[in-house]
Amino acid sequence: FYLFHQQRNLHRPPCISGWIPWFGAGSRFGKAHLEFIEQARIKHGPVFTIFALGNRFTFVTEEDGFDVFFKSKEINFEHAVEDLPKSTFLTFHGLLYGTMKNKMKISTLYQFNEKLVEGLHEQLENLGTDGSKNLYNLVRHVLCPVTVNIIFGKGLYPTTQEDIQEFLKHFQIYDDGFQNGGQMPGCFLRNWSKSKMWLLNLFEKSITDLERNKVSDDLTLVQLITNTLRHGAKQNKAPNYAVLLLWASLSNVIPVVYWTVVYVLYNPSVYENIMEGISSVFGEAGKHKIEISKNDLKKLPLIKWCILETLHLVTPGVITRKVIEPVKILYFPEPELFKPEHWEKANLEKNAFLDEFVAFGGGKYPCPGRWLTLLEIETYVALVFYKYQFNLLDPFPKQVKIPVFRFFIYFKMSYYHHKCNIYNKY
Ligand code: HEM
Repeated sequence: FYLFHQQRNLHRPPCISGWIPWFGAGSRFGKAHLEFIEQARIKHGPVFTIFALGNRFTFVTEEDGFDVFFKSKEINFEHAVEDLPKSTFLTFHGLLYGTMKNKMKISTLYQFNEKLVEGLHEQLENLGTDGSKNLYNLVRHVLCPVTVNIIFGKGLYPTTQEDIQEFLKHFQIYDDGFQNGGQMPGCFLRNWSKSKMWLLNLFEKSITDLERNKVSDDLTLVQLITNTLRHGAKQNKAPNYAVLLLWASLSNVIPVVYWTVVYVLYNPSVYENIMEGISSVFGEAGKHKIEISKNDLKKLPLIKWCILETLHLVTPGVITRKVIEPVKILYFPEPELFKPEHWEKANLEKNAFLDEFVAFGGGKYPCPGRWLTLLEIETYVALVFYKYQFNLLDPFPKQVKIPVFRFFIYFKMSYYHHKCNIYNKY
């Protein structure tokens, strides 16, 4: 977690700064977040503040009581979001959050299911029947188009190889610089700003096209966002929200799917149990174009446990709150172990997670995409294991064992070269 605050306080934690005013520890922190945080923890203890880019970020790495983090009035989400002008954000956040929550709530997931399974089949077909593939690319090439199509509707994701590469390039740059990009002046991040503009233009054009060709009542999220903002005469902000939504969905889903597949494959007994479940629900091996329903997934709880366990281990997201008054925070038990059985205790039938689980945030504004994303990842895992066998060529990918702030950029660096043989089972 990190909390940020601008006020000075007599009981404040140790503060790491730099000699350049405003910039503070910005450049050292920006170059290697994780190492910097770990060094600071060794030197200053579990709670410390980093002053960077005009803000004071307080890292809380071992304290108890994170419930307070989500529920207390002393901490605020809306004030912590900086990418849009504060007045715009504060005016529209509640409305937009309600729109997204409603569109992706549990009882409406069926509307995504057919497109999801169809899209996954289509993309997996493109992989061919066998070969050596880089696991990260395998996940990315299948899930980018599927996620964009189900969230934004068909027509946005490019279709030619050249355009797809361009989309992926700009998204990668935007994603890599996201944390700094929101805070730093544009001149420090020329490439990042260029890629952000590219994505904004893509959405501007797509919103105009969608307006022109509105054919059904089943509005996509972007159409709903545009409508919500239009009532407040802020239509021009729709592309900005759409780019944030693109980031919120893709930047989390891809690393989580990657790590789920890795954890399962490197735990042979877990993999075997999953495969037994898959054969009992869908039959042996993968030659059919199977349908996957919510009920089928219910019969495969181990897949969901593995996803949630992966999420707790390698959560790529960042939970941001502004501290208004002092608070205490808490931590997950056995945080370093991959133990799907942790989830036996959770009442997942009733859609309740474990109390200590924070990967989707909490309090008033937990992730509105959490149910859709779980459906997507469960379906992906069931389908990919049904269709393919994996023969891993590399040892378990390296991870930094730092129990704080598992920053997503790190994982990308480590798994680019991680290869696996995949071959179709039939
Ligand atoms: C594994 C996948 C995902 C993870 C780990 C994740 C995690 C998170 C977290 C931690 C937050 C912050 C919550 C808080 O501050 O309390 C968040 C917010 C958000 N997420 Fe997700 N998310 C995922 C997938 C998605 C998807 C697929 C979508 C969209 C379809 C989405 C849309 C959003 C949005 C719009 C917000 C901001 C909510 C607000 O305005 O308050 N997320 N997510």
